[in-house]
Amino acid sequence: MTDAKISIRNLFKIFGEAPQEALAHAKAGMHKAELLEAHRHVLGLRDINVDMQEGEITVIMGLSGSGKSTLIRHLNRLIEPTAGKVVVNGENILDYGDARLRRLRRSNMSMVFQKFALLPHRSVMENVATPMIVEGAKKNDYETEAAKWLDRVGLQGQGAQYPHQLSGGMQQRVGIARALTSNSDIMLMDEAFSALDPLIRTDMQDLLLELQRELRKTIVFITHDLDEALKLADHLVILKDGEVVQQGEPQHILMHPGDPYIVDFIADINRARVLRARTVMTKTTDPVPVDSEVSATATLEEVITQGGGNADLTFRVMNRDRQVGVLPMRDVLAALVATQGVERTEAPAA
Ligand SMILES: Nc1ncnc2c1ncn2[C@@H]1O[C@H](COP(=O)(O)OP(=O)(O)OP(=O)(O)O)[C@@H](O)[C@H]1O
Repeated sequence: MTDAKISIRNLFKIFGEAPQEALAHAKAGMHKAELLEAHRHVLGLRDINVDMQEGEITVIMGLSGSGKSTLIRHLNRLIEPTAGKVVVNGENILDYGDARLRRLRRSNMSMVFQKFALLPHRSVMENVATPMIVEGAKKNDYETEAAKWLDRVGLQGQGAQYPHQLSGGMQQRVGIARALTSNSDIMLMDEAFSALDPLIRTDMQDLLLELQRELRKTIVFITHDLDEALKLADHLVILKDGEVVQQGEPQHILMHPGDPYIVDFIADINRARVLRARTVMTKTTDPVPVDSEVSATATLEEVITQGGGNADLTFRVMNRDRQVGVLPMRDVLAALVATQGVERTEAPAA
């Protein structure tokens, strides 16, 4: 057993009339298309093993139908697995009875939904306070707490409004404030920003990262958007047809895609904006002659800008006041071209 906050172990979910029979085929190695074709069962998830660490954002990413919603719904048992375990805080939640499960959903986990799921006839303040109202808190207490979180998500003074009076971005701020009022240490976010306009979406991602620096929640975030995943994830899990194709630190996945599917998936991203100096540098604390210094967290775009177009420079890479590596510009340039390590699914045009 690991000491992860959430551990998913050998999780299978099969939809259909006789899932246990189909399970035997999936365990024997059958994949989604074959299982549907030969046995008329839908493989939702196949042998998922993921550890989600306390205080980190784990992003589950995949295309439509890859199993993201099915996976997140297992974490609070809105869906029962066909086989496997979901361990939260060291306990297998599949062993829970109704009362303990209710407590898990109310106290340990909060959810933020794509469609906000606000109560239309309640004020913004009451919506934010809902988790405390359900617990029987006194008006004074829940209003103080709700006002605190409304301030924190940038909605100070909006408590008396009703949801329909707010823009989509503001409504989702209410959704986040409500999740924070529950004081749960796990937040499940299912495509939480997918319904928002691009600029508002970026603002919400920034807000989430800012809150997270302070609150260190364990966040499980579902998205089908690679840029969003790369921006938010400490740990990135990529699903395809109900299976984990690759998981790890996003920067590592970008540098070492483990599967042709991932190579194709990441082919079009702007590597200069996403890759960071610490990922591409050569680790060393030895003093070496360099031309300039960059921060370990600088993006390659920032490094190139700082170098003013000079391809012969070498940088000292700094974490606070300490040297952690060196970075020659030629390594920066090499990293801008996607890794060739894995065969592509299609041969490039001649
Ligand atoms: N209740 C159900 N009955 C039968 N099949 C289901 C059921 N729920 C999900 N599935 C199937 O399981 C697979 C995974 O679906 P899921 O909704 O988890 O994907 P997703 O990655 O969340 O997709 P989207 O981004 O479109 O929401 C799909 O093939 C879907 O058709």
